[in-house]
Amino acid sequence: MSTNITWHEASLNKELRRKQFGHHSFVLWFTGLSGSGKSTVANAAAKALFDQGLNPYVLDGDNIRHGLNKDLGFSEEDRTENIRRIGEVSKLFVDSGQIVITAFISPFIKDRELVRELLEADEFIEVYIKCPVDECEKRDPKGLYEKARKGLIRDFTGIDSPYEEPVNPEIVVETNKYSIEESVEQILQHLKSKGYIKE
Ligand SMILES: Nc1ncnc2c1ncn2[C@@H]1O[C@H](COP(=O)(O)OS(=O)(=O)O)[C@@H](OP(=O)(O)O)[C@H]1O
Ligand SMILES: Nc1ncnc2c1ncn2[C@@H]1O[C@H](COP(=O)(O)OP(=O)(O)O)[C@@H](O)[C@H]1O
Repeated sequence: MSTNITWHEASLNKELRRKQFGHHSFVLWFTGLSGSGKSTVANAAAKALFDQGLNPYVLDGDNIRHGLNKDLGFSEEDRTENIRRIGEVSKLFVDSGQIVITAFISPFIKDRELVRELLEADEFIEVYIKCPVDECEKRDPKGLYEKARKGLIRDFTGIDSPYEEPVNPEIVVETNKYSIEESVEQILQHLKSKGYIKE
């Protein structure tokens, strides 16, 4: 634990940055099973926002686990620490006036709620990337479900590790019913209806 530390208030704050950039800063927090489409929809949504002149950044579980969080595995404690760190990183992005899209399974309600509490009410947008586990398993883009079924991977979400569905997410994207383009459009419409980005 750090002691003898004092918070230094920045005069160049997020309100000034938001005014200059002309949009709100917030986190689109994607949660869902492996293979549900988090990375696919996150990257497509980021591209759509970029094409409108914005500068969104995607934080993706697989990628972050190559660097910042490479010391973490998939035990409940490690997943909790993974999400706590990403929550803090997301808060820095929001403070810097940016839009961040996170694509982590984030299987536990309490961990996602902890991130929600870190941020202001209008800064955390929970996006449930919803897809039945049997469809995710059919897609199996990385062959991980097959490995989990064979017992080659332990504690795999949806197989032998739990996934707790969001109770009241801001957005539910059903990737087994709608195309990638329709899912992105649904997210953009939500952001516009809230006035977070321009029409
Ligand atoms: N045991 C186990 N369970 C779930 N996922 C596993 C596991 N082992 C490796 N992988 C790969 O790691 C990606 C999930 O990492 P996350 O950081 O998003 O997970 S978590 O939020 O901490 O639960 C996940 O990526 P996605 O498929 O994009 O979700 C997998 O590629
Ligand atoms: N409507 C859809 N939305 C998102 N992904 C879809 C959809 N239909 C099929 N897919 C496919 O499902 C897979 C999802 O993989 P990925 O985006 O890596 O998921 P996750 O990041 O949740 O593990 C990709 O191969 C993608 O092309």
